[in-house]
Amino acid sequence: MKGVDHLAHERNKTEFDVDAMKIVWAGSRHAFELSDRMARLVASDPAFQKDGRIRLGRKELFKNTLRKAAHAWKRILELHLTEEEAGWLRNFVDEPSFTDLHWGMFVPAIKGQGTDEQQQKWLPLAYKMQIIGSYAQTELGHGSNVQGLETTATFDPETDEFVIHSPTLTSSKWWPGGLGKVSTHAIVYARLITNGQEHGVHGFIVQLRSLDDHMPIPGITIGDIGMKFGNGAYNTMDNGVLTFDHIRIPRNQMLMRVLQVTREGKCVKSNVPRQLIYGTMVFVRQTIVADASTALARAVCIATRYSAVRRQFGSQDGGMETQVIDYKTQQSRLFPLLASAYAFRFVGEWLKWLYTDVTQRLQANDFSILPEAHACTAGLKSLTTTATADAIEECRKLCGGHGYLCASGLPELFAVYVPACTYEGDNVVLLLQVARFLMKTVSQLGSGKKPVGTTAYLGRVQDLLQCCCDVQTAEDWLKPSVVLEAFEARSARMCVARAQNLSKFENPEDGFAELSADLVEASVAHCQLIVVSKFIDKLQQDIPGKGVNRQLQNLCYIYALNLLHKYLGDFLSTGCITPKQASLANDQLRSLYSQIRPNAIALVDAFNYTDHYLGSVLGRYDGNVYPKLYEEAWKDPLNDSVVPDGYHEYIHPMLKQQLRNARL
Ligand SMILES: CCCCCCCC/C=C\CCCC(=O)SCCNC(=O)CCNC(=O)[C@H](O)C(C)(C)COP(=O)(O)OP(=O)(O)OC[C@H]1O[C@@H](n2cnc3c(N)ncnc32)[C@H](O)[C@@H]1OP(=O)(O)O
Ligand SMILES: Cc1cc2nc3c(=O)[nH]c(=O)nc-3n(C[C@H](O)[C@H](O)[C@H](O)COP(=O)(O)OP(=O)(O)OC[C@H]3O[C@@H](n4cnc5c(N)ncnc54)[C@H](O)[C@@H]3O)c2cc1C
Repeated sequence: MKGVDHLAHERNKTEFDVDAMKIVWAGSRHAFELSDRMARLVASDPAFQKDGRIRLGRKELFKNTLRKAAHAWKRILELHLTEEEAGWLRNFVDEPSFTDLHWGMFVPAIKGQGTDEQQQKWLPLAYKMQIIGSYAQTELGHGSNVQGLETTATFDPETDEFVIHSPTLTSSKWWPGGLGKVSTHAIVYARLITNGQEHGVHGFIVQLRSLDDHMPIPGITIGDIGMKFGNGAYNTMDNGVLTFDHIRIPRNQMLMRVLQVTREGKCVKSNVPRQLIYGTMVFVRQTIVADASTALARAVCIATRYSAVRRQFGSQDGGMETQVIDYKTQQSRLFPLLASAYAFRFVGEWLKWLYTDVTQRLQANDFSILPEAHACTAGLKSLTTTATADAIEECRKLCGGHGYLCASGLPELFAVYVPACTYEGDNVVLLLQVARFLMKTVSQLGSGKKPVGTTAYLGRVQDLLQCCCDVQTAEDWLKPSVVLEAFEARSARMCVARAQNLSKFENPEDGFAELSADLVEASVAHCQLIVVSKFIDKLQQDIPGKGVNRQLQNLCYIYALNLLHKYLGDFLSTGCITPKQASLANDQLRSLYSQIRPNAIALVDAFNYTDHYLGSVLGRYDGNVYPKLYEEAWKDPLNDSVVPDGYHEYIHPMLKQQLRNARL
């Protein structure tokens, strides 16, 4: 039975159609209905409950994750769920596990880098989970520098096999998820050596454990790398260590879409570019951008609902105190995060479209768009994960002291989320890749090569270097063309300035290293422009539902104008806008916060998160925070007994000692 809705007065203020917004957030009616059904399925199944997870020791925690993964698989089979439904179900189970790497990286690596025969052999086994795979690229000594990996795969023409070997301690595979205790197979990245010659790093399918008794294959040493940051959190995952002592695999277990090794050990290049070996990373980076909006929306939902429940100060004549969400400082910290959640949602949607487009072009042997796809996935992965990790911490602070309690859900969300800034490419390393792409684009402008896609604006660089923002009133900041031009001009001017500085160096690589911190700033400006422009594109679509477009417009301008405020130094120093125009942007921002305020609760309701998925007493849908927080405290194991364990050993003697001393 539903109880009292403590947030009903907030919901009554809503000025738009929340159900229509739910569909916009989900991406389509189909996606909404499917995700809603899967969320409810998981929430109503006691086997998926999450209470007390953070209090479990590592072994219990891990076993519990195995149990949930097995139960999820059982339900997927029983209910004949499609691949899409199964993906949603796993998502709502909300616990990192080996299945993420199996479905998220092992399967895509075979699909992207395997030949047709390899796909025919390995994919059915993987789809039926008759084998469980992981993605073993990173080593103890090298992660970012993939070309620096040390594991070797030496072709033996006598037996038609590769010999996989870990020649040094630093060549031990280190970090791969699912590897430590579960995976039976892995895509292992190793330096290919044939006829005494090196041919760079390639992927190999290697069996790690027996399919009968799960023991490691002789010559393989394998285990978990140990506890990670936070309670619960990413400790449900068995990130692993793995070494090979001359392990032999058949030749046809090298993923050969990019390069084939013949029976004689000859290397034959296909027409596919070498960078496709990195293709799985491009795929996963794209999914990480979509996941960023999900995690950010979760934190924002908790902080927004709680900010409407929480009251401090301001009561007059014994009346109600002020809801903390009504403080302008709270709004200026919270609403840009709400806007970012929507912004990242839409840029994630666009990136998915771009990825699908690239995949189709690659199949038709059109590789022209690969550099753009790499730059966009790398840059947006970096931008959105950094912003989301920072935002979760900000949401914790927005919830005051109670945000620090595990019952708020925020500490675990933070701990589970922050590694996204590192895995799938360290965020700074990825921005440096974007910078290379931008500098290359700028350097080619002189030769008449017209930039396309997200760098098309650089083709108008002369205009952008001269343009003057024509904002005269705060309302002028609500014109898409004005906002877009300000962001384009800032990014173009930063890119050109960096390119000019680079040209002063005799050796471009020395210049790149010396100026790398400045270059990263240009990459951030470029990526922020992409997010702003994709949000503006979204507004041009025909979006049904009363008041929905209006709310999205407000969020879009909050996202853009808050960035303008935060990075004012860039905008002013590149001369895109004047201090007076910046001040008008700030006036507009305050006005937008006031317009969002009555809709804030409905805008987070539109995420359609169940209380199970949110896992937060502060973010409960009904806003019934205090009784539930009080109830939750008593569940702590310390409260199992009134007098704690250890009292007789440590507290009692101390008290007696003090009593004796006092008497002396
Ligand atoms: C639906 C399910 C979802 C599941 C999600 C599961 C999530 C589970 C959670 C965690 C999993 C985490 C898994 C991992 O972390 S796996 C390991 C990831 N590792 C990395 O990301 C390493 C980062 N390093 C690199 O990517 C590269 O080494 C590098 C930084 C790009 C440098 O490489 P290299 O030295 O070879 O390259 P250059 O700089 O010399 O560049 C050469 C040219 O190649 C282009 N390039 C580089 N990368 C790519 C790419 N990915 N795609 C296309 N092109 C690429 C580069 O731009 C250069 O081009 P140019 O034209 O300038 O020559
Ligand atoms: C939770 C988690 C799960 C993971 N799962 C997997 C997995 O399933 N499979 C897998 O193969 N790997 C996995 N990894 C490994 C992950 O991909 C790497 O840790 C990541 O790519 C970063 O590489 P690194 O650890 O070598 O960092 P480093 O490169 O050593 O970074 C250390 C510091 O050096 C800086 N730095 C490095 N190079 C440069 C440069 N050229 N210029 C400027 N600064 C630089 C970085 O910015 C960073 O500040 C996982 C990691 C984590 C944390």
